[in-house]
Amino acid sequence: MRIETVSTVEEITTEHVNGRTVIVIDVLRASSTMVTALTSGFDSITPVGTVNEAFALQSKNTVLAGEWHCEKIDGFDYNNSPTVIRKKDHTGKHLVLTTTNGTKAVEKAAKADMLLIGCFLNATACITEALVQNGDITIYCAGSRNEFALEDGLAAGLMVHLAKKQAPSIETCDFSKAMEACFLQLSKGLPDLLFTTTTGKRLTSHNYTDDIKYCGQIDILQIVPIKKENRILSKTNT
Ligand SMILES: O=C(O)[C@H](CS(=O)(=O)O)OP(=O)(O)O
Repeated sequence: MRIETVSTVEEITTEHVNGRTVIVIDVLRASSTMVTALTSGFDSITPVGTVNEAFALQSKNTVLAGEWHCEKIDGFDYNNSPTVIRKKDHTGKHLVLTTTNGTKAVEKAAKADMLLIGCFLNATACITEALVQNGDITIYCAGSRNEFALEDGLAAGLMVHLAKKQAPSIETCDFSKAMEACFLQLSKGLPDLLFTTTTGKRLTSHNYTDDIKYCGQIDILQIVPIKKENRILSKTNT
């Protein structure tokens, strides 16, 4: 078993995806929003690449959420905000989500054997589920606007660290080792550290400080979102 960590959407290749378990990480905020949405009663999430695709799926049972460059989209119910979405019980509803980076990352990993969604909030549950598959794992950081995002790398590093504890013989690529070292060095600064990253600063300028604090918490949720055809479901409901 081997873990590869990929730093951005641009870097992912078919070799990283085919025949592997892929964990998509977009800490600020798409993967944190997906994990939280399934904890808040949503039956499923449909990630889509464009606003028009989202509107095409609108119905009385759907809720539309998303952003473009952090801003809520006109006509949508919510921004891509986990702390706002979790204020309400959404039992029986389906979430349609489109975001600047995270939903594109999911799209590019569509051919994975198993595609999971991870972040700090569900780190242990997510890597544990990936290890159960007993095959190679790709930890896929979405990044932000074509660049590596430190918050994604730190969550990847945490998962690498947890994987090594659970499966000491697991091999890792050099970038995985670097991200683990980075996490071990910087983890004491969480969640406040997230305010200093590029995406953290951007979200702060749009007043999403509650989301930043929330997304920097480790293991407060046990849900593991998994992609089945074009929907994302909670692993416990599959
Ligand atoms: O608003 C978000 O949550 C971010 C915006 S940014 O482009 O990373 O600044 O989108 P996401 O797709 O969750 O990374």
